Amino acid sequence: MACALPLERYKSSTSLQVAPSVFRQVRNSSFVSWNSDSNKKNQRQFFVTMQADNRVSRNMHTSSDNKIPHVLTVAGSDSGGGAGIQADLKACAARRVYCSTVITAVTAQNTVGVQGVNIVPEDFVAEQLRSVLYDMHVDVVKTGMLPSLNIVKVLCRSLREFPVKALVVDPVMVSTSGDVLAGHSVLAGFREELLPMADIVTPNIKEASALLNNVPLRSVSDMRTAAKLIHDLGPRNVLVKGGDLPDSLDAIDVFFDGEEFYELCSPRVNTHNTHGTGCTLASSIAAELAKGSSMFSAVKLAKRYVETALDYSKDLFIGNGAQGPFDHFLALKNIDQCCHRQDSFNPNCLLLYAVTDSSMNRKWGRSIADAVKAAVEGGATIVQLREKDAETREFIDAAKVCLEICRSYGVPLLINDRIDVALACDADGVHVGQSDMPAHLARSLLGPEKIIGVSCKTIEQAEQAWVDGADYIGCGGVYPTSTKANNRTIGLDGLREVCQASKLPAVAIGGIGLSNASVVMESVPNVKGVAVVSALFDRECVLTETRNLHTVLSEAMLSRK
Ligand SMILES: Cc1ncc(COP(=O)(O)OP(=O)(O)O)c(N)n1
Ligand SMILES: Cc1nc(C(=O)O)sc1CCOP(=O)(O)O
Ligand SMILES: [Mg+2]
Repeated sequence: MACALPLERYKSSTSLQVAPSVFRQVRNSSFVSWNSDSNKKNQRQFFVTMQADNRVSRNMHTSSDNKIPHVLTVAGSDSGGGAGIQADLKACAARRVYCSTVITAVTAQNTVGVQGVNIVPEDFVAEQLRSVLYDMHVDVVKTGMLPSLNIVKVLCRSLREFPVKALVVDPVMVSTSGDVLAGHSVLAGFREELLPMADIVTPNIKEASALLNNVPLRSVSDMRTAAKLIHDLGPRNVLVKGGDLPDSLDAIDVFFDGEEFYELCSPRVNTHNTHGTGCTLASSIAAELAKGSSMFSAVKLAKRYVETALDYSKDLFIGNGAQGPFDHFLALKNIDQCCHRQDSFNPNCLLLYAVTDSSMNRKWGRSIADAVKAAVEGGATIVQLREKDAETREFIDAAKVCLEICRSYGVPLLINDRIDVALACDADGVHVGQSDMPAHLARSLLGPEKIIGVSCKTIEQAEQAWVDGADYIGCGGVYPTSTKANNRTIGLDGLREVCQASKLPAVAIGGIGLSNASVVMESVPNVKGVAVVSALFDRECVLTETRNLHTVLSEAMLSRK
């Protein structure tokens, strides 16, 4: 007897009512009998009995209350992680759908080529299919490497038994490195059984040619003819991918839905990191279909995603072979900088917090970058770009330059107010006030690693900043200031009150400069530093002013110890 329900599901779900003893017994003997076809009837019988006796039904925990879009990929494993199952999992995660996996072959593979292939016995492919399809609600099945005719047949049988919303067939035959992944014997299975069930098939030039008895494909016109001929084999839609077409500046794919041809044209990305492109495209199409897109929209969205990932990853260097993998999550490229940046926020960097001001820079005829460079050279330990009247594009460009300067000094750079600008230039974080974007939203947009500061004048605001996931608070105005209009002054007493209650480190702000910085540091023992605008930037020499203030603050810190 067999049961596809894991014990954890029993434990966590109130809707499943199988007694633990029954369950354990079932689990212990499960899967053993699944390999043989003669036992299949018994399993089905058991499953039905279990439903009747225990009110466990497949639908109860699948279609109605499980709305998470789900793609099942039936493909081979790539040890190099660039293609196959690994690419499918990453693509689905990046496109935000759940992905289960049935592995048809295990390949020893890297960026140089395929060193070995171990085909999973078809019975065990069947068993994996059953395990997933019995238990889970799968929206879309996507196929990749199907290395034997029998595996194709096993898959088609399962798909007849468990119909899904859509079937995406990537007719993988040859790897990017030119190694054969599925022999000619599977072609008959594709033509006769799998393609007639497919909602879309996505061959590249070589695969399209193989499906059509090696007819040569040399032009977009040939691709259209091929798309039509493959469509005649039964799939509802065909996407012939023209990436390998010689002598073409653009990458042109031909989509045929049985009535109309569409040429999907995009600039060719100049990159060697293309390993896994086909698997990723097919999985992304499957993901979009699972989310409810129409076929043509799914293809266009998937293509755009792959192009973006290829473009983003063109400078990645993974492996020594000719075809490298790419980054599905668009997150690896700046990994060096991320690693060099301190992993978590270090409150000591609040000591001399330099906050820029566009009108002061204009008055003194300096660029933002010149102002920032002088401040970090003079000893600023953190910088905030507070460019209230900058145009967005100008702000992003300036922020990128400042970021390079700050990174070369190991100083974090934050952006005032503008979460979009911080995201666009990959700044180290943001500073937001009480009428800016709430810190919890900024946190969800920026992720766990970025620094978030919040302006607070009261104990309640400081508590909320902590709840919202901020890293520090800016507390003021300590003294009257003409830099920020209508700013309420809370004085040293207000600063002390908020800082003492705050669970987050605090920096003091408002009217602070050389003459009063040490008083602030001495009067409020747990303040971490001072944030300063005019005392640095409304002066002739930013470098000198910053140096002098740094000396005063360092001495104040020494006298604390
Ligand atoms: C360190 C630091 N503290 C407070 C502020 C003020 O932020 P906010 O209240 O949002 O006012 P604006 O600076 O946006 O005018 C700050 N910028 N930095
Ligand atoms: C930007 C800002 N925020 C304040 C607050 O109280 O939250 S005071 C302030 C202006 C600080 O400029 P200066 O150093 O020139 O006084
Ligand atoms: Mg603000």
